[in-house]
This record gives sequence, structure tokens and C-alpha cells, in this order.
Amino acid sequence: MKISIIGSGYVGLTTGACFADIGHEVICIDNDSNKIKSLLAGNIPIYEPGLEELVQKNVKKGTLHFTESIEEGVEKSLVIFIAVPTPPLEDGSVDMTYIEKVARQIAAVLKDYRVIVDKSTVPVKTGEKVYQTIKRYNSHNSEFDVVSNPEFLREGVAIHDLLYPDRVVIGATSERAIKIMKEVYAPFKAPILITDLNSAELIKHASNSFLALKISYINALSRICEAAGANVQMVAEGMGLDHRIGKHFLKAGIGWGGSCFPKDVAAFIKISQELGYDFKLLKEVSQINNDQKEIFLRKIRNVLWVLKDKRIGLLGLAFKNNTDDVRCSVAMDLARVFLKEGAIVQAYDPKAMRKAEEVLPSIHYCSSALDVAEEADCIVIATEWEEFINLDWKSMKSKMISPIIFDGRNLLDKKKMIEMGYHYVGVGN
Ligand SMILES: NC(=O)c1ccc[n+]([C@@H]2O[C@H](COP(=O)([O-])OP(=O)(O)OC[C@H]3O[C@@H](n4cnc5c(N)ncnc54)[C@H](O)[C@@H]3O)[C@@H](O)[C@H]2O)c1
Ligand SMILES: O=c1ccn([C@@H]2O[C@H](COP(=O)(O)OP(=O)(O)O[C@H]3O[C@H](CO)[C@@H](O)[C@H](O)[C@H]3O)[C@@H](O)[C@H]2O)c(=O)[nH]1
Repeated sequence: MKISIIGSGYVGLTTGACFADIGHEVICIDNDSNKIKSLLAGNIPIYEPGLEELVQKNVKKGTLHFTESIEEGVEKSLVIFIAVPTPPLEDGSVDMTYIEKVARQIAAVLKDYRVIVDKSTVPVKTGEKVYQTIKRYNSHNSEFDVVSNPEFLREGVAIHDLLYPDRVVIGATSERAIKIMKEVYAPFKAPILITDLNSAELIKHASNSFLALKISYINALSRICEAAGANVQMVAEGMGLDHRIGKHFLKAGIGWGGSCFPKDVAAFIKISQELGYDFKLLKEVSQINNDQKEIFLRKIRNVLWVLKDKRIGLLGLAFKNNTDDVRCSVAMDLARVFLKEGAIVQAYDPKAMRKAEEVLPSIHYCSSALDVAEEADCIVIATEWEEFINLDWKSMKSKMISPIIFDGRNLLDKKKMIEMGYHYVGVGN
């Protein structure tokens, strides 16, 4: 199948590489000429495990192409995916200007039947608006269908999630478009759920909000565990063994961040409000998340007292492990607070330092995790990188002024750290 993807960011590029790998002919399009130049030169602008190899392999095979031209993409492919940003506006609602612009751009060059597939995360009823927009600006009066096909990949494990999805959701009413979409996804052998457009769009916001809710639930429980002298990790394990609950997304910590949950939960609250429902439950989910970070900061201030002139060793900057993405990273938020209060922040992240430096140049970026401990008044673990577990914590301790650890991800074994002589503060344990 010939497929074009408009937007070659996280979703567009990873999806394009996977589609190409399973045998489709793919054109990835972006209006950022530097991004396209860099991709054409073989440089991948994001860190995602396995992506570089997959892109190189399929470019070499001749099934993955890059261009700036939407016209070329629309002309050459039957299926046109939209994977452009849907960032939040100040009031939490979604900035739809990227999607609307792409709809007009497609309309302007549409000459033959095409399936236009929205993969970006969008408010319910967007597909209807995309359809109306393309119809209005399509001077050739060509036939087309609009489909919603939300994406559920997680950064850090995107290739796996794309190649082995739990489900593929296709929101469409046209039999012609459904048949084509089934062909696109046939090689994946994943369960395909066909719905109407609106339901497919809702599935995405409902899923992300539910996952965020699950994390906020365990984070709220972490506070009860602390008050009761219980251990949230054990409580989560005990809950997760029940298949109806499941063990995933029950890791207590400093709260959820990233380019999706914060904006999607805020958007879903707004979308519900516009549809006449006050989604108080989700407002609380969001509030718990904000509080979680504040409570963690309070623990740090309780021990260190004044942060001014303290040297804080920060382990992790990415919003989660196995990515270089720092968008809405709680780790970055913590760094901002430390800097604002006059602390010296010396940080290390295995992959995210280049991107972090673009936004927070006043951090001292260390070349190794060990360097973070140098003369430090404390260490803060803010991202769940596995390599932090196996650091030489004895050597780390010998470099620190005072051996205090604030483990915002419950990565380390509290008992072992205390035995080693650390003052250990985790979350809910
Ligand atoms: N990042 C994720 O993990 C993830 C997962 C599932 C869904 N989503 C959703 O997918 C969408 C894209 O997210 P992302 O993280 O890939 O964003 P991104 O910012 O990484 O990539 C978007 C790309 O679109 C390009 N673009 C913008 N306007 C364009 C235009 N008119 N023509 C061509 N290219 C254009 C940008 O230059 C950018 O490269 C969002 O709606 C997001 O919510 C993201
Ligand atoms: O038990 C957990 C699991 C995650 N997190 C945090 O939650 C955030 C999001 O993590 P994750 O969901 O793994 O990463 P994303 O790449 O943001 O993926 C989410 O957002 C994507 C964009 O919409 C969706 O496609 C995915 O299905 C959805 O999981 C991160 O800050 C994690 O540290 C926790 O605190 N505890």
C-alpha cells in the first residue's frame, strides 16, 4: 500500500518506519526543512530505541522516503495520514490550527480518491470538521474519505508498540475506506476495532485519561501509605495481581508528564465541558498530579531546609526512561524550581541532555551519573532510567557532602540504601 504521513515527528517518523518495515511504500512529509534535510542525510532527530536502524534499513530498501512536499505525498499515495501537533492552548483546549492547515493543504492538491487518516490526538468531532474543510477547499471536487485512527504508542518503546499493538482503532463509516484501512493493518495481526469517527476520537482521550487516572490513584495512595507506615509498592503489587486491575501504570512517583498525558487530560476536561459535562473526576486526577510534585518538593525542603546555594545532583531529565523527550517533564519542572530557589543543579541523563540544555542552559550538565554526586548536598532521582539502579552507590556516597537521596521514582532498594549509610526518602514507602 502507498502511504504518506504528514508530520515526521515522534508519531509520523516511528509509524512511517514501521509501515515501511512491514512492506508498505511510505513517504514521510514535514514542513520543517531542517528536519527533512537531516532525515535525508541519515540523521534521526529523536532518540527512540531501534528507530535509527529501522529508518536506515528501510531507506536502503527503498520503501521509506522523505519530502517537504504535501503535493507529492498526496499525489503518490492512496492513504494520507495526518500526524501533526495538537498542542494545548492556555485554557487547556487544543490548538487545532495545524490540523486545519493540513486539511486545507490536502484539499488544495487533491485530485483523485484518497483516504485521509487522522492519527494526531484530536477532540471528538474533529474528523467531521476535517471532512467539511477538505470538501470546502477541494477545487477538483475529488472523492475522499476521512478516517480516525488514533495512535497508542508509548515513547521509549514506540517500535514495539507500533509493530505489536494491543488494538487498532479505525473510526470510519465508508466501506471503501474501511477496506483500505484493513489492508494497511493486515500485516500487523492486531485486533482491529471499527467504530464511527466520533467514538474512535473519544477512545484516544478516554484511554490516556484513564491511564493518567490510574497513576494519580496510586500516587494518592502513596500519601495514605506514608501516613499509615505502609509501602505503596507492595500495595500496588497486591492490587495489580487482580487481573481486573492489572499491574501496569501503578508505579507511584513524582507524577506523570510528557507530551501527551498533561495536554490530553486538560483537553478532555475542556472537551467534556464543551459537551455539557463537568468531568470533576479528571480535574482531581490532574490536581493530584500537580500536588504530587509539590509534596515531593516539600520533602526535599524539609530535609535540606534552604535550597539556596545547595548543590543538587539531579539524575534524569527526560519525562520517562528510554527517550530524549523533555516536553512537560516533571524532572525539568523540579530543576526549574531548584534553580529558581538559588540551588546549583548538576544533572545527568543518558539521552536527554542535549534537548534539556536547549531549554535550561543554566543547569551544569555532567558527563556521567557519578559526576552528579560531586560535592552534592543531595541526589534527586527524577526519571526512571534503569541504569540508575545499578550505579556504584558506594562511590557516589563518597563524593557527596551529605548522603541524602530523594528517590522520586522508587528505583532503589530503600533498605540497602539505608544500610549503605544514606538518608533515603522515597515515595509512599
Ligand atoms: N509523541 C507521542 O508519543 C504520541 C503518541 C500518540 C499520539 N500522539 C499525538 O500525535 C500528534 C503528533 O505528536 P508528535 O509527538 O509526533 O509531535 P511532533 O511535534 O514530534 O511532530 C509533529 C511534526 O509535524 C510537523 N508539522 C507541523 N505542521 C505541519 C505541516 N503543515 N506540514 C507538514 N508537517 C507539519 C512538525 O514540523 C513536526 O515535525 C499529536 O496530536 C500527539 O498528541 C503523540
Ligand atoms: O506507572 C507509571 C507509568 C507511567 N508513569 C509516568 O507517566 C508518564 C507517561 O508515561 P507513558 O505513558 O509510559 O509514556 P507516553 O509516551 O507519554 O505514552 C502515553 O501517551 C501516549 C501519547 O498519547 C499514548 O499513545 C500512550 O498510550 C500513553 O501511554 C511518564 O511521566 C511516566 O514517568 C508513572 O508515573 N507511573
